[in-house]
Amino acid sequence: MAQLRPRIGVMGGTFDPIHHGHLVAASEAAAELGLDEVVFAPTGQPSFKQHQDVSPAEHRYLMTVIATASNPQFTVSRVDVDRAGLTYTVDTLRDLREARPEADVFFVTGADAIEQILRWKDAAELFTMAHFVAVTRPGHTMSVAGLPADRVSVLEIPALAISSTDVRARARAGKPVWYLVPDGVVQYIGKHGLYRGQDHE
Ligand SMILES: Nc1ncnc2c1ncn2[C@@H]1O[C@H](COP(=O)(O)OP(=O)(O)OP(=O)(O)O)[C@@H](O)[C@H]1O
Ligand SMILES: O=C(O)c1ccc[n+]([C@@H]2O[C@H](COP(=O)([O-])O)[C@@H](O)[C@H]2O)c1
Repeated sequence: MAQLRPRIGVMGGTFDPIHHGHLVAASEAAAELGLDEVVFAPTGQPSFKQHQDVSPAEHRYLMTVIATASNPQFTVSRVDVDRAGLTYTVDTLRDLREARPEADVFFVTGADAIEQILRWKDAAELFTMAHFVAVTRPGHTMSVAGLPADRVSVLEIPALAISSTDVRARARAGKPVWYLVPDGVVQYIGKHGLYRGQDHE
């Protein structure tokens, strides 16, 4: 009997910090597309966020591990954290496909990110490397015009109006971030004093 190819989701993000919007997006993509695993890939130096302060990659990586630890379908990859230089999705996908050549890859991205995808490095090649899953996000209009229809699926997910920007601003202002991010991430932010300083945005 022919062996089915594993279906792997990749959820790339700066995750500064990871929040429940990311986790719901990954969970819905896994359920709707029948994914066997979702690999979270925290960025090293995000190429589109060079103008802003981003927390050290190791903190973002560890918060992602904490947030995903209880879900047996979720894993976290260090490919982008460990690669020198700016993070580009073409490299993320190349590395993950090399590690899992037997898998079909689905890259999960929010409405705001998919809108910019034609400006990403080697954009045309990206669509040959993975199927893209564009998830809805409150405050952002979904537009996949101009993208290859057979390589992009739109997925409506429960609307969580949460952003990392808002979580950082709340933490900086001393407001609670409970229930916006997993409990372990709240504790991690407090333990390491993240987001107490300036956030240049
Ligand atoms: N609430 C959400 N609902 C759906 N998708 C989301 C949500 N938040 C983030 N995403 C998607 O998750 C991916 C990673 O997002 P990212 O780590 O940049 O979080 P963010 O909340 O957008 O951060 P920031 O506010 O710092 O820009 C992107 O594809 C983004 O569109
Ligand atoms: O490859 C690129 O040129 C590129 C440009 C901007 C963003 N991305 C990817 O999009 C994902 C979300 O990025 P961000 O900056 O919104 O956290 C993350 O996996 C990034 O590596 C990729």
